[in-house]
Amino acid sequence: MAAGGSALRRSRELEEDAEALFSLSELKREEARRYLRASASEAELGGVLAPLAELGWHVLEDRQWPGSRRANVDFLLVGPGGVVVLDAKDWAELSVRDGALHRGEAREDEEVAKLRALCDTLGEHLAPTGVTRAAIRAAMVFTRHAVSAEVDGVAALGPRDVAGWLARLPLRVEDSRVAEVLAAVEEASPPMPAAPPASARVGASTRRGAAAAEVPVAQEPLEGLEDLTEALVERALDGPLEDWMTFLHPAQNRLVQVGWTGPGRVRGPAGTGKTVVALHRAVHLAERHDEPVLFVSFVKTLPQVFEGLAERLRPGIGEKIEFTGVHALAYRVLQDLGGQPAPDPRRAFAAFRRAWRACPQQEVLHGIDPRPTYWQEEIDHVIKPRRLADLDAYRELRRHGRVTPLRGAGREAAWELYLAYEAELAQAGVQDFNDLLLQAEDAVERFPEAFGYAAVVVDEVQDLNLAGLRLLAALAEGTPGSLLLVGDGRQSVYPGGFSLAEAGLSVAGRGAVLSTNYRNTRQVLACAQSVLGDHDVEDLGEAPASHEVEVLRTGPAPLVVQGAGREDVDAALISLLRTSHERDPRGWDRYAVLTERSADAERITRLLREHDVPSLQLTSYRGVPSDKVKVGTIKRAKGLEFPYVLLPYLSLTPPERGDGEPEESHTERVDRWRREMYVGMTRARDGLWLGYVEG
Ligand SMILES: Nc1ncnc2c1ncn2[C@@H]1O[C@H](COP(=O)(O)OP(=O)(O)OP(=O)(O)O)[C@@H](O)[C@H]1O
Repeated sequence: MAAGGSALRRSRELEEDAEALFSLSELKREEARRYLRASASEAELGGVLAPLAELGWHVLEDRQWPGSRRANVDFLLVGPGGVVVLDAKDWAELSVRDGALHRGEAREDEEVAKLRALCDTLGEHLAPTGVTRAAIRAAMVFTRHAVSAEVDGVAALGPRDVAGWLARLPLRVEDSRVAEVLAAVEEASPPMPAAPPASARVGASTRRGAAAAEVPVAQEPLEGLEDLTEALVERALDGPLEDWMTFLHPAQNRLVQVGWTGPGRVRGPAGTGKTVVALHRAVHLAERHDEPVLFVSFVKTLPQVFEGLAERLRPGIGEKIEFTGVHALAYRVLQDLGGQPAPDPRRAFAAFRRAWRACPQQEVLHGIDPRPTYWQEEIDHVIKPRRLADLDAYRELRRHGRVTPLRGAGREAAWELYLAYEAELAQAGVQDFNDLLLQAEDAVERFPEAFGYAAVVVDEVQDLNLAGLRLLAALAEGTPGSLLLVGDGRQSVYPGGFSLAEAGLSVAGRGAVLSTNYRNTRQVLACAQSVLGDHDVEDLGEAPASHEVEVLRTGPAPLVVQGAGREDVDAALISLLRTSHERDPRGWDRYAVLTERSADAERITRLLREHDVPSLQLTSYRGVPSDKVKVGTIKRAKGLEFPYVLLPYLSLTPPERGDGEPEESHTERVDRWRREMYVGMTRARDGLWLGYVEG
């Protein structure tokens, strides 16, 4: 090879190196420019944020990403709307299309996910202090754009929109607790090591961290806040702030974000915040998944009440959570697949009566328990929901929750009755509620792809029967960790029971028991517990959870009246309502009158009408405040609570043993009665009135 050729080659190599170096330095310079632009935009944003002190916000600038020393968070804000993570973005191009952020043609989903992950990490760090994930919000602020949108739970804002957005956030932290939250945030996310700490309550009297550099207080009025008054008025109309929306017990908070790989279970006595955990978790999951979350309870009217609460917890989330009762869900599942379900409990009951009358072995059953209702319960709660294949399967069955022993001939007779009932139903072309649940489960198993739920949260699980739980388990199948069961065996008020294993479920290692009662006063709870006694009940096949609770509140002792007849109790009830209302006219809606039987609830409604006391049936109650006394059965009041509960027409002793009723059936019935009383009494937050009828 010639020497000239090698020099030329060398010169080209040098030229290439120089070019490479040049482009490298250009890249470096561009990076530096970008960095400068970004920090300039952060500084600008800092200027925009500074006057927020007037709205009660504290601004922490340039903080460490919790748990990391290198990654930073541009701004953390703590104020009436909770904790807010702000990320400044200096993008030249920006558009919001198809529910996603775009920078030019590129979707920037990852940027959104990163910010949400940051909120999750912050949430985990704050969990032990009690601050809930729902109280943490995130926004990207695009310093070069005017935008106001929400993308996957993250706000996309222009600098001028920030203050209005913050002012519109629902109230999450009372003034008196802001300092506590701020301290927790400061600890979870300290200042970046290189930058001087810039933490302070801006321009406020209670300054924190005297040594910290403060974001300068701008004196000019807030820009872009023409609608601020409107925003503040909107917030004032939001309804009162409730503690549980922002602060949870660490034991509750852990459960909101916990990453279980299979079905999980939350238990605990009345008033320990189980539903609150279920709601927080449903909201948390709904924000993270495209598919909806299913929130199911047994009592028909609860879904609307819970939907209202979830909306208050996270405005707009109702669209992503389907709140429903289990039967309404089954109905919808079948309808979605073109079915025309038509369960008819009245005609199903008539079918049972025909089967009972014609049952050749009625005498055997009569000898065990003469009440037809006992045998109808056996079919509805024990036999039918289990899809037992034949008599042999029934013979081998452990009848959870049933105390009266049922041996060979008894089982045979009950099975015959069941077959006769099914034949009567078929002949009359009638379906009962179990048919509805069983058919819905079949439908979900045949067409699982038609029902994509991110998670299934079940409240008051102890009241479902096996068919109901199996349907819900089928809907959650295929998404590990998506089924959450919430309930309390001591509040089960329906006959029969089942074990989780029968539904093919195991919650081993994925359970929690809550033990702080936030609802009742010590006096109310003591009264409720005295009725329950040390009676214990197997809880979905598991040993009962501990009764031990810490009670936070105290109040007056329950008021007890005793009348010779119902009229006396009526008179005392009206007198109490009238005098209490005159003394404290805060509103009729503080009172609920709960009865064991619906006929008694009707009697109370008539009584209140006669005495001009406004009332509302619990069957129509949707959680919307109205100045009326609520009236309904204890079963209808499950899951609800009221400041003052009146329980009229109580008997001084438990229900008596019926004619021919075996002792075991009686025990089972009395235990159920005790649990129902416990449920009724524990609906009272502050006060309880008990109206006994002698004899
Ligand atoms: N961390 C909390 N801080 C303050 N209040 C709370 C908290 N958790 C729950 N509460 C309040 O306690 C009451 C009971 O909560 P919740 O209804 O969730 O209990 P529960 O265990 O589901 O009750 P039950 O089983 O009796 O229906 C509610 O008023 C709720 O707002």
